Amino acid sequence: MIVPQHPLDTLITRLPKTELHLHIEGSLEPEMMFALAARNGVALPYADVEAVRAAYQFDRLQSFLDLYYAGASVLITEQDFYDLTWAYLLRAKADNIVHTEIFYDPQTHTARGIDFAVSFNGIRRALLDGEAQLGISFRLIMCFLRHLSEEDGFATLEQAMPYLAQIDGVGLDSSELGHPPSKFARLFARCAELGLPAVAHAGEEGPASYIWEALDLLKSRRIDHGVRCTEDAELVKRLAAERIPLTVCPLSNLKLCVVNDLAEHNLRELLAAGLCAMVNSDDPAYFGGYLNTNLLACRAALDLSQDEIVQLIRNSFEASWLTADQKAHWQDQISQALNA
Ligand SMILES: Nc1ncnc2[nH]cnc12
Ligand SMILES: [Zn+2]
Repeated sequence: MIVPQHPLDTLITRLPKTELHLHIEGSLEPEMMFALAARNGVALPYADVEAVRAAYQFDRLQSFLDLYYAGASVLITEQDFYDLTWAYLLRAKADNIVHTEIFYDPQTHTARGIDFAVSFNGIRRALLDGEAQLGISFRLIMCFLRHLSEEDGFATLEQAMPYLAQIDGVGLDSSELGHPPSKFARLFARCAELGLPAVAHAGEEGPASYIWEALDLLKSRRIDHGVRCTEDAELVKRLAAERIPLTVCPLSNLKLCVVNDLAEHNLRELLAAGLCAMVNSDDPAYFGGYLNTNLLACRAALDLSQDEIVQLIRNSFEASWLTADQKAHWQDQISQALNA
C-alpha cells in the first residue's frame, strides 16, 4: 500500500474511476486463500500467509500463472466465489471505483469439477449486491484460457449458453507465448454471432503481431495490456486512429518482468502517441496493489502530470462498456471534481 504523498496523489484517490482489466481470481488475497482452504478442507503447500506472499516472486507470466491456478483450487462453493468478489468490491469502493468490468476464467473451475453455474452464480450475485449496496456498476467478461484448445473453448461456450444474457463479453487470457489469437478465430467468430463483444490479452509478453491478430481475427474491441505495440509504428498509428483502448497494468508488468523498472514503463509514451490507454490492476492480490496503488506508483515512477493522470482516468470511462449517457455523466463528474 502506497501512502499518498504528492498533491496529485490526493487527486488520484479522489476522482471517480473505472477498472477494465481485473481477473477476479487474481484478487484472492492470501488471508482469504487460507480461510477458504480451512472452510473447504483443502491442503495448501504453504505454512502461513507470509509464506504465500514470499512465494510471489515471478520471472515471467507462466511462473505467476502456475501459482494463480493453484491458488484458485480453494474456490469450491458458490459462497466462495461470492466472498471473493465481494472482497474485491469493497477494495474497489475504497479506491473510489464506480464501475468495474471484471474477467473470470470458468475453465479454471470446470476443469476441477466445479460446475459452470457455481462460479458464475457466486460472482454475479456479488456483483449485483455491489451495484445495489455500494453503487458500483459492472460488466462481466468470460475469458477463455488460451493454453487450452479451441475445442475446450467451444465446450465452455456451450456450458455458458443458459447464461449468455448475463455475460457481457468474452476475453482471452492465460499463457500468451505460443498461443496466438489465431488459434481461437473460429470460437470468437461464433461468439460474435451470438452477440458477445470480444476483448483479448495481446502484446503483454507476446509480439505486436498478436495485437494485429486480436484486432483482425478476433475483432477485439480492446487490447488487454498491449504494451508491446510500441515495437510496431504502423500498429500504434492504427490503435490511435481507431481509438482502440489498451488496458495497461503497470504493477503487473513490473512483477512479471515485462519491464525491469516502473520508471521504464511506456505508459507515458502510449498517451503521447494519442492512444486510449488507462491503468488497471490485473491480479492485485499477486502484484502488490489495487487500482489506486497502481496509479500512485505510476505517478511517482513516471512523474505523471495532472493532465496525464486525468487523461488516463477519462480514457478508462471512454473505453468502458457503459452507455453513452453514463459515460457523459462520469466525464462531467470528473470535470466537477477538478473544479472543486
Ligand atoms: N496478466 C495476465 N496475463 C494473462 N493471463 C492472465 N490471467 C490472469 N492474469 C493474467
Ligand atoms: Zn490480465
